[in-house]
Parts: sequence; C-alpha cells; structure tokens
Amino acid sequence: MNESAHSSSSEEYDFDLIVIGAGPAGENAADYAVKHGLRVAIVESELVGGECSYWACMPSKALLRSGQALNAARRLPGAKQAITSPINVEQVLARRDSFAGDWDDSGQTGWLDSAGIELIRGRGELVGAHLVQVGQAQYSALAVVLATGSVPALPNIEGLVQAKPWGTREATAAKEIPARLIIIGAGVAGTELAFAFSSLGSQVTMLSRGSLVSREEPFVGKYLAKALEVAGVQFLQGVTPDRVDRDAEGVVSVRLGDGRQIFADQVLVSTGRRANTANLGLAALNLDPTAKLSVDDTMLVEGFDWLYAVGDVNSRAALTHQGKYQARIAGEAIAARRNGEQLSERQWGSHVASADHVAVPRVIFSDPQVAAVGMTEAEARAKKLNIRCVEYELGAVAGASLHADGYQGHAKLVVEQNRQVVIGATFVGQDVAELLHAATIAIVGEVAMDRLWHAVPAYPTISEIWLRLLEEYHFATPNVASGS
Ligand SMILES: Cc1cc2nc3c(=O)[nH]c(=O)nc-3n(C[C@H](O)[C@H](O)[C@H](O)COP(=O)(O)OP(=O)(O)OC[C@H]3O[C@@H](n4cnc5c(N)ncnc54)[C@H](O)[C@@H]3O)c2cc1C
Ligand SMILES: NC(=O)c1ccc[n+]([C@@H]2O[C@H](COP(=O)([O-])OP(=O)(O)OC[C@H]3O[C@@H](n4cnc5c(N)ncnc54)[C@H](O)[C@@H]3O)[C@@H](O)[C@H]2O)c1
Repeated sequence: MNESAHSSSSEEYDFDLIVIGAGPAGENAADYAVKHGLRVAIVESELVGGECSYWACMPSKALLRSGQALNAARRLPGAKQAITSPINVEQVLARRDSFAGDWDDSGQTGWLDSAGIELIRGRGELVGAHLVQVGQAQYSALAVVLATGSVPALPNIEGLVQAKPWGTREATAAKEIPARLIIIGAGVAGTELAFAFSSLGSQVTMLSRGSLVSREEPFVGKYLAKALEVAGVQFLQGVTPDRVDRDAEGVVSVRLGDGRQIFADQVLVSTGRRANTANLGLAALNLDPTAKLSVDDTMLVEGFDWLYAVGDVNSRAALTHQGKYQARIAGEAIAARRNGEQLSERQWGSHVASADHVAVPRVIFSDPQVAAVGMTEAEARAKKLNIRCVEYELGAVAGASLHADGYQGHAKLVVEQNRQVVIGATFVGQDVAELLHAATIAIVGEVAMDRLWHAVPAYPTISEIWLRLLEEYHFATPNVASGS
C-alpha cells in the first residue's frame, strides 16, 4: 500500500474524488460516487461522453442498422417486394450524425451539471500522490480514478503513416463513402465496419492475418466469412500488408507480402487498441507507463490505496458496458471507503467486479450477429476444466425460421460438469444479440442445468434454442455431443 491512507479526512482535499476522462466509464464512476454524497470533479480533454459516444459504439451501430433492416426485409417475401430503391446513404449519415450528437457534448455536460459533478476541461496529469494537474491549475483529491480509455495501435507497415489512413474515428465519422475501401485488421471493429461500408456502397477488401475474430468459437469466423462474401466483401485471409502508398490523386495502394498490390480510395486500419496510459504522469508515481495497469476487483491500482483505474485503460475488457460496470463498482467502493463503511468484497459482493472474470458479454453487430458470454470451449479446455459442450443449428428452431426465410445460425453452450452450470455461450444468427442476456444471467446466477430445464422459452421465439440446447445436454451421449 502507498503511504497515503484512503480513510484519512477528505476535508483537506479539494475533492473527495477526481476522475480523469469523461468517457462512459469515467462518467459512471463520478455518478455513483456523487450519489453517495461525495464531492466529485471530472477532467476531460476532448468531448464529454468519450470514444463510445462520438467515434465508436454509437456511430458505428448507426452506420450498420439501416443496411441490416434492409437485409431483414430482403429475407421476407412481401417485405422484399416493397423495397423499391437502394439504401439512402445521406439519411443513414444524418441519423449517424444525430446519434453522435453532431460531435457536440452539450447534452452530456448538461447531465454532469444536473448530477452535481464539476467538469474541468483540459488534460489531466498526475503530479504526485492525490494531485492532478490540469493546465496551470492543480487539484487534490482523496481518491483519483483513471478512466482515460484506449488509443489505436498502429501496425508498423512501411509508408502507412505517410499514406494518412483512416482509423476507426475517421471511419465512424465519415462524411462520404469511399468507392473502394481496404480494411487492415479483421477484429471486431474491422468486421463491423466492413459490413457497414459495404451496405453503404463501398467495394470493401478486408485483409486478415489469421481467421476472423479469432478469439471467439471457430464457427463464428466461418459464418462471418460466408456473410462477408454474400455482402460482396473481398476477404483475404492469411495476408500481411508490407507497404502502403497514396498517390497524388489520393488513390491508396497496399502491397501484400506475396507481392500482390491492391488499390482503393481509402484504407482503414483497425488493428486493435492499447490502454491510454501515456503522458498521464504515471512515472511520477513510480508506475511504468508502458506496462498494463494492474487493478484489484474494487479497481484499486496495485500498490495504492487512493488510485483507481476503470474501463479500457485497465485492459480488463475493452467494452463500454464492462467499463461502466467496473466504474459503478469503483464509485461505490470509493464512497464506502470515504464514508468508513465496510466493503462487501466476497465474490459477487457489491464492491467487487466479479463478472470481469467469468461473464463478459460480447456482441458483434454484424449480419449475422455474434453474441457470446463467458468462456469459449478452447478457453475452458486451456484451464483444464471438466466441461461438456452442446451445439444446435439455430435455423432449425421454429421462431428463427419464422423470423427470416433461410435463417442460418448456430448456438453452443459450454457446461462445467462438476457444478453442471453454463460457463460459456455463443450464438450466431440474425438478431441474436437479445438472446445473450439470458446466458449472462445463467452464468452469473450459476443456474444448474436441471433448473434451467424449467425456464420455458415462449413459442415460437428464437429463444427456443435454449430448449433445444438443453435437450441436447439431456439426451445426447456426452462424448458425441461434446465432440471431445
Ligand atoms: C469502432 C469501435 C466500435 C465500438 N463499438 C462498441 C460497442 O458496440 N459496444 C461496446 O461495448 N464497446 C464498443 N467499443 C469499445 C468502446 O468504445 C470502449 O470500450 C469504451 O469507449 C471505453 O470507455 P472508457 O470510458 O474506458 O474510454 P473512452 O470512451 O475512450 O473515454 C476516455 C475519455 O478520456 C479522455 N481522456 C483521455 N486522456 C485524458 C487526460 N489525460 N485528461 C483528460 N481526459 C482524458 C478522452 O478524451 C475520452 O473522452 C467500440 C470501439 C471502437 C473503436
Ligand atoms: N461491438 C463491439 O463491442 C465492438 C465493436 C468494435 C470494437 N470493439 C472493441 O474495440 C477494440 C478495438 O477493436 P479492434 O477490432 O481494432 O481490435 P481487435 O483486437 O478486436 O482486433 C484487431 C485485429 O487486428 C489484427 N491485427 C493486429 N495487428 C495487425 C497487423 N499488424 N496486421 C494485420 N492485422 C493485424 C488482429 O489479428 C485482430 O484480428 C476492441 O477492444 C473491441 O472489443 C467492440
């Protein structure tokens, strides 16, 4: 523990809590602390609302949604014939602009005001224990939360920087749709943006080192690769770009390792992100700014009793909802410590982010959607857990076949056999995102398979997949069903 005692009187500080970074995670940490009566300030160097609101979750989903609604209609006789013109790009971009608040954060600053959180505009930097510098001003606080998010990790490809590529910020805020778009990086962002831009008229070429979204169950990448092909996206797997150029007319060329050259009007790099820990003053606290910040389950940074880190910056799970969850936990833990209250730190207690370890929900808003929570089979096997897996075709469920003609999809549960509880679930198919929360509840609640048997899915909904998976578990020979 650091020399500063968190439980010391907060009166000697300017604030009980200073949060650095007003993205979704920072806002929630501030909000929860204020709700417990703390004096809170939040420091923001760009727009209140963070990456998610203006350049990530919201605008990317707005770019995707209209094309997916059209695709849904195309799968339904009667609706299909009613489609009489192509997608209206201008309207899609206008709706995206409105979801990004026209890149104006006055709505969010109004909320901070009403919540009683003081906004300090500028770049925050730690300059000592409990001390935050913003411009010329210095503020002290009993506790400080780092919520500075993440920044793109640019691969080291010759000529890439000079070619001025798009990152996800430029893509999600695009005012025009490039006729030809090359995407380097086949993770979640690259995949979603490939679907979005191809639905808006771009001829998209996707360059992938390995398989698509390789951290998920292997069948996920297969479904997505097929869907990208149907969407007209050229998906090149097992390729590594070794040079990028842009000529005087703005045309981009990407040279692949095997010597092939691909030309486009724009190139988007979506090769992952890293924690935004640079220039935060971590070195002043003897922390290595290039190393991952290690936090405990109350989000305290290892070795400190006043410094916390929530959201992308702690590299636990770079997703908005998980960062907000960590922030709610941290806000409550900070308030409890400040108020001298006992913390509830047993697993699933109100002051620990237990779900980070076992139940992180993930949705890829592609078409088909991918929805997964908890462990994949490969992760469970790597941990040497005693598991059994059951799988089922989603298209064979009545509700799915009604939802769309030719519905294609797949579902899989990973069941831990000692406790007979679900520890992982993956669904691929149109509109499966809303199936996910049932799986999250089953995992967090550790609901036994024989109790899940009594959770009857309504007929004819896509949720009937749960019944089919349970039947597979109930009747099928274990070693056949698990494929192990
Ligand atoms: C294209 C794309 C799409 C995505 N879609 C989804 C999705 O659909 N669902 C999902 O769950 N996640 C999605 N994500 C991930 C999601 O955007 C992040 O997990 C989320 O934004 C992290 O929230 P945060 O508050 O930790 O950080 P951020 O949202 O990055 O906010 C950090 C804030 O801190 C500020 N800041 C940084 N340094 C300082 C400083 N020194 N002083 C003051 N302020 C500072 C920044 O300006 C920023 O406002 C997507 C990401 C990308 C790139
Ligand atoms: N729906 C969602 O929740 C959503 C959507 C988009 C992004 N995000 C989050 O935003 C973050 C960033 O997304 P992302 O897709 O950029 O990251 P990612 O880590 O999901 O994928 C990065 C991809 O780039 C590839 N890559 C890395 N270096 C490369 C190189 N030199 N050449 C070629 N390929 C390379 C990787 O193999 C990987 O496939 C992630 O944390 C992601 O979870 C979430």
